[in-house]
Amino acid sequence: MGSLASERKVVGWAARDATGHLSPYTYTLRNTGPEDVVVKVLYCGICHTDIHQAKNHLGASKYPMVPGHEVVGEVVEVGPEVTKYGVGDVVGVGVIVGCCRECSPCKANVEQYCNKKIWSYNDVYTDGRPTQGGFASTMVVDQKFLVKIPARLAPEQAAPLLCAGVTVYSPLKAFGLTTPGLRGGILGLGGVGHMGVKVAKAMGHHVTVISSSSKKRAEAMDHLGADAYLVSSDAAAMAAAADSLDYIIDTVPVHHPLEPYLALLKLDGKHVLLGVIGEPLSFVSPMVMLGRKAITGSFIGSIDETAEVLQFCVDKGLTSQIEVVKMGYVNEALERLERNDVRYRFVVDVAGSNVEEAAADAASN
Ligand SMILES: NC(=O)C1=CN([C@@H]2O[C@H](COP(=O)(O)OP(=O)(O)OC[C@H]3O[C@@H](n4cnc5c(N)ncnc54)[C@H](OP(=O)(O)O)[C@@H]3O)[C@@H](O)[C@H]2O)C=CC1
Ligand SMILES: O=C/C=C/c1ccc(O)c(O)c1
Ligand SMILES: [Zn+2]
Ligand SMILES: [Zn+2]
Repeated sequence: MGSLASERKVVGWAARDATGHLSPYTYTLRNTGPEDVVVKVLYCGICHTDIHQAKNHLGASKYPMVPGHEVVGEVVEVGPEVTKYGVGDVVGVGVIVGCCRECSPCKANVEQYCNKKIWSYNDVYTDGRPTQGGFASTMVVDQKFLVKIPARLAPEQAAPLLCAGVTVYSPLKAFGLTTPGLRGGILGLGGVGHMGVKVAKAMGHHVTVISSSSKKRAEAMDHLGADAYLVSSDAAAMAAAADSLDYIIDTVPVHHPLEPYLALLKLDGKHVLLGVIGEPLSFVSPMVMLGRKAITGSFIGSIDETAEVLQFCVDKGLTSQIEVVKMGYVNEALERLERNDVRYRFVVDVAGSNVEEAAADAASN
């Protein structure tokens, strides 16, 4: 255990405005407290939420903003009251880094639903400083919001599990959808969706990918292990699949009609919205009444569920399918993600990108 330096300057890659373009940014980390852990970032996945936030899709973005919430790092220093982690441990940080600890969701260990949760970036910490995410050399995180990365998971492979992985695992558990033999649909085969296929298959489900094109068909069936593949614009195939699914995990990040998908659900089927869409979605009420169908949503997963999904992946031999890139490629990666050109998650090799040097170079040019 060491005493923590009170203030330290670090370099991250920040968006400055709603273009969402990231560039090196030097800032001061928040003061560290007794239960804080200083984490040297190794890898950070790029989630579509990073685009929503960097480009102000929800209208609440604050700049400069260092995105990144699928963070795997190494503990380099711990506060005097840190009991769970030691220097050298490999840990994960996800979407939230604070909560009130007193409300009903906090007491039930589903702190992601705390109304006073603190987001890992684009938020304000208890000391009044902006929170900044994982596209940075270092983060300071309260031990409660860290998870240990199992030794059997490669750190770059683990990164997408901290958001994409737990985001599909949590609703399957919460809505009682873990029974083998269930028939599930994964709508949108991206970062979250591909983990949906893998996790649902590992639970013993029959999995149908529902995609906007046929481009990912061969890979979904041959590599991800999907059992069926539907192209949403193929009216005949969609009609043939009516009333066949127990649930749909909907990961589409843009406005889309719900009715074609509600039609695929069986009696009591559940449509779980995961995509972040800032415009109203609509459907006519008989689409849910005639079949007692439910439209619901889910937000990431708890710290406990994050630890659980990491162990689930170890036990089932699951890995994420990733493309590892350097920080200097991050803007191209964001553009490619937005135009649906990645199979299936970019992960930035932050420690291998010399972000401190890049900032010094940028300053001297
Ligand atoms: N609820 C939560 O807690 C979480 C929510 N999210 C949200 O979930 C959504 C998906 O995230 P993520 O998986 O990272 O995103 P990706 O971009 O990786 O995947 C989205 C998929 O949706 C499909 N799609 C359909 N229309 C479009 C379009 N116009 N542009 C892009 N993709 C389209 C594509 O699949 P196909 O080619 O098969 O059609 C695409 O691969 C985002 O809105 C994100 O913010 C993310 C994590 C947690
Ligand atoms: O990627 C994780 C975050 C998801 C998210 C869900 C809902 C919402 O309003 C957000 O701003 C982000
Ligand atoms: Zn995310
Ligand atoms: Zn709370």
